[in-house]
Amino acid sequence: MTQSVVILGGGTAGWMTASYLRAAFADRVDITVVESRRIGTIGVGEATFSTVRHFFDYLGLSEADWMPECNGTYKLAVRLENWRAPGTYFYHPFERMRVVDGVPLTDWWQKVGGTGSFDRDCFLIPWLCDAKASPRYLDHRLFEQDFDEDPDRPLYRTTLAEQNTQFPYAYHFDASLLADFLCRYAVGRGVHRIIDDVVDVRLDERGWIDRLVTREHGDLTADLYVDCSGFRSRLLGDALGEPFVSFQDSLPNDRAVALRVPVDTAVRGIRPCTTATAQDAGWIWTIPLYDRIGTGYVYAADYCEPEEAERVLRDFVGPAAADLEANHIRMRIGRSHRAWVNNCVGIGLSAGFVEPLQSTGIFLIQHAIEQLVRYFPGTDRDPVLRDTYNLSTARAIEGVREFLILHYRGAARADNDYWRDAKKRPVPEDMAVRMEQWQSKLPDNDTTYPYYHAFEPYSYVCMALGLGGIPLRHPPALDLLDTRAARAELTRVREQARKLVDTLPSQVEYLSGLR
Ligand SMILES: Cc1cc2nc3c(=O)[nH]c(=O)nc-3n(C[C@H](O)[C@H](O)[C@H](O)COP(=O)(O)OP(=O)(O)OC[C@H]3O[C@@H](n4cnc5c(N)ncnc54)[C@H](O)[C@@H]3O)c2cc1C
Ligand SMILES: N[C@H](Cc1c[nH]c2cc(Cl)ccc12)C(=O)O
Repeated sequence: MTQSVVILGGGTAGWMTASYLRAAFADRVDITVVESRRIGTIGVGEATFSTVRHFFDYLGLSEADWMPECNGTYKLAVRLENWRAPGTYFYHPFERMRVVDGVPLTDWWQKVGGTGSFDRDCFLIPWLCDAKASPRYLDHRLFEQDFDEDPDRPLYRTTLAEQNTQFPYAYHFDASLLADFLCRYAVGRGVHRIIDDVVDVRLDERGWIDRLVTREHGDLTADLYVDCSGFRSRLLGDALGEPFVSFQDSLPNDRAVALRVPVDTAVRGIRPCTTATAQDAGWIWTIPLYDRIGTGYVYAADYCEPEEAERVLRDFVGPAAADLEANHIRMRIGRSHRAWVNNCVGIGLSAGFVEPLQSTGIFLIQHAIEQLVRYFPGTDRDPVLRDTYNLSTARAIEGVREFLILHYRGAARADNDYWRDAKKRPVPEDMAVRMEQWQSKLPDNDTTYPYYHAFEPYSYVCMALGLGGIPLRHPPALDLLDTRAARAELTRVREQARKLVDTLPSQVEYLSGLR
């Protein structure tokens, strides 16, 4: 059996991998993390999926264990501003679609209309986000949801594949603080930590990694090497030469500039969502942490220079940006042809990355780690385990890629070359077929990317209705069906939402009580 693992990299990917493998295999696998003091981590990556709960539960960590130490806040949705037109916004919530007489409520909404805001008419979470409400009451009860089982039940050692209900929130956290927290968790459970630079990688005659040469700690050998070295891809891409499949043709945003903005939470409040505000050459993220805002402009270098991007971001933030140091980032958009080659598995930025719209980076890390445990190599190095791992992880990022392409192809904005060009970029052949299908009926299980990539049809429906750039018709069947039950459900949503807004505490009030 594989008895030893060396992980190169101490960023989010490295310490998520180390802590999860330790929780999975205990001391039956020896784990070492080697990380450079000289090479920094990417320093961003602060919003997640709701399913990250599976990760924390697997480690036996409750919110109270890690949120206060990582500046954590709740994320109920992504709020997309100015994608349809300046001054407009809509939400992509962690909330499954209600179904009436076998038809999703959003399809009914297309037929019977509503107030004009599909998200507030069909979902509860947009109301909570607008009100900056907490998803929990002060006695810690979760707000009422039509769950088919107790939403707060511990998930124990379940995985993404076992997501039965749609938990209504995810998290925002300080990426550096989380990596530090997980480092303490892992080292405290026997993971070895070496602070040093890997200065060379030696391969054997088969082209497998024989050892990592460090500057001050000699050579490191293991049965399996996990490359968490970030965009450098020091092992998988650099040493093993695995080809990189670029997504640049369909996702042109390849730069970012970020600021960490201190805020007075008591004055500003904490909107429980990530905001993505469309700009002339990309979009700006706003991630509200407990005592600061994480914000950054994700843009395409072909349409905007770094200096202009920084100016736009500073203007967007306002006077609070004065004297703050900007972090300029080059992003490598795409994926390694294979994430697992010989005795090396890439996880995190080293294996692939799509721009951070919809916060998919940490989900892809979590998925990769779960699959690594599922397909962990034995001494016989069965290539089927490796090949199945590679197929699953490639499909996950390809599905995320499609979902992100939809944001640009589907945005009604066409007020400059960047947004007009976005409509002309190539899309995967199967996706073109699906986009045609969506015009006749909103996305459903039969017309969305068919392999696991975390996003469900309701996410695609929110984009199709919210972005405004795809011509949409309701299916003719709805002209023949009785609409009364659907109209009653639309009224019920609004009544429930108003009651929640009136009774839930603010997120600031609830989180302050946890400290
Ligand atoms: C602008 C931007 C915004 C993002 N926003 C989000 C978000 O909101 N949500 C989300 O889920 N994801 C987001 N991501 C992705 C997220 O940041 C990454 O998935 C996550 O931080 C993982 O990074 P990493 O650990 O792979 O790499 P890094 O953080 O870059 O860590 C690399 C590590 O490798 C070490 N290293 C490298 N080379 C060597 C060497 N030779 N010797 C020793 N050590 C070495 C470094 O010291 C470092 O510890 C974002 C990414 C970007 C670029
Ligand atoms: N697996 C889903 C993915 C998902 C569902 N709704 C959203 C909303 C946002 Cl902002 C990101 C991801 C998802 C989950 O995590 O629940």
